[in-house]
Order: sequence, then structure tokens, then C-alpha cells
Amino acid sequence: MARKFFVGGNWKCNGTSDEVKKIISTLNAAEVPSQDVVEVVVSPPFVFIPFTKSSLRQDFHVAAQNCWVKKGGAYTGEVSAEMLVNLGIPWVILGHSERRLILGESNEFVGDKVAYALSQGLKVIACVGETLEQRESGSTMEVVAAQTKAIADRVSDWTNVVIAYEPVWAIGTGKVATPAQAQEVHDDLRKWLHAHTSPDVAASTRIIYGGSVNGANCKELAAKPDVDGFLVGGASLKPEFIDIIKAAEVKKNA
Ligand SMILES: O=C(CO)COP(=O)(O)O
Repeated sequence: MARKFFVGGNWKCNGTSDEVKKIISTLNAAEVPSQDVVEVVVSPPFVFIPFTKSSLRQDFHVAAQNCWVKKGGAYTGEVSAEMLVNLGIPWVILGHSERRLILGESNEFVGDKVAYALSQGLKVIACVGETLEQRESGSTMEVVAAQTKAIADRVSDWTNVVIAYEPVWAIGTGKVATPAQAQEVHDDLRKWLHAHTSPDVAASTRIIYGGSVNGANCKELAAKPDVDGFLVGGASLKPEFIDIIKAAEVKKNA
């Protein structure tokens, strides 16, 4: 089954209203491959979501960077999945390593969040990835499998899930995984899905790469058979995000 190329821009905790306006006007003016070729999602901080949704071109979609693990209520500072649905926000990023490592979100907590968000009708970009220490000790796949298992234990329909493989050592460091390193983990993840979910889920679920992706390295990464797109941090705040979206053409011509 063909997996449509997917490019997400994770703005993280960045931006002023003027900067957000500027990014959106650059995106709106860009010539990019059609929606049949690439699915584009941008993920602003919560406070900029309504503005982004109302001013962003219609062929790009909006993702939140997080949501609460269950129905909203007395959870100060949280934003619920229902609220995102209410605003017409289709996507949410869950389990980003910055939340796992800085805010202490466990595999199980992330799995619960993914299941709840899906149950409310959101589509989920679920992030997994190992630290440098884990890679150097040879446990990359063990770590990534445990993170994915916590999701698979709670989710049976993977239609609305995109997995983002984001090695922690590559995030914001300028130290991108080589295309071979990314391909190896994506292939292992797909094999894991084949064995633990179903051959269909393994074949159809998009596995995107994140970690120091930029306009210069995206094409080589995109050329790898199991790299189905990108989750981009720093470069998604810059005009080169458009070049990264255009890397979808590599796949089309593959
Ligand atoms: O964490 C990331 C996207 O979610 C990647 O960040 P950078 O592209 O800044 O390395």
C-alpha cells in the first residue's frame, strides 16, 4: 500500500505573533507538491493555534503539540483532546522526547494519551526514539520497541497514527542520523509492527524521521524506502521548510 509522504513542522515553544504571521505567509505563498503527493502539518504552540488555523492555507493542516491523557476537567494548565476536536484541529503530536525526558512522560502515559486522542477522533503523530547513551549501549531497538509496544497495547486501529522516529541525540543538535541509520531503525520498526500488530498495519503505517532535518539533508533521507516523511523542528521555522516539503518529489520519482 502506498504511504503518502508526510511532513510535519514542530514549532515547539517558539514564536511571537509577528513571527507566526511571517512563517504562515511564507508557507501560504509557497509552491509545493499537491496534497496527493504530500501531507503537510504544522504544529504551533497552543496559543497560536486559532490564528494558525484561520490563516493557514487549506491544504496544510494544524497539529497540537500535546493534549491531556483523558477527558478534560480539573487539570490546571492542560488542554484536552475534546477542545482540539472542538476547534477543528485534526492532529496532535504525542510522546515527543522533550516531554518524555523533561516532563517525565512514561511509555504507558504516552500510550494512554495516544489511545484517548484517537478515541476522540484526533490523528496522532506518536514519537519514539533513543538517547545517545541507549544507542551507544546497543539498545536502540529495545527502547523503540518498548515505546511502540505501549501504544500497540492500547490501540488496535492504526489508520490515524503516524510514527515519528526521532533519535534524541539528533534533535536540535545538528547531528542528523545518516540515511542508513534512519532506514535501519525504520525497517526494524516496520518489522516490529509486522510481528506485533499486523502485516497490513506494518505496510500502511507511515514512519517519519525527525532530528536535525534540513533543506540540505532531506532528499537523501527521503530516498530511503522506509522513510515516509519528516518531523522537523528548527528548520520548520524557516523558509527551508518548503524545500523539505518538496523532498516528497524524491519519493514520487523513486
Ligand atoms: O524534535 C524535532 C521535531 O519534533 C526535531 O527537532 P530539530 O529538527 O530541531 O532537530
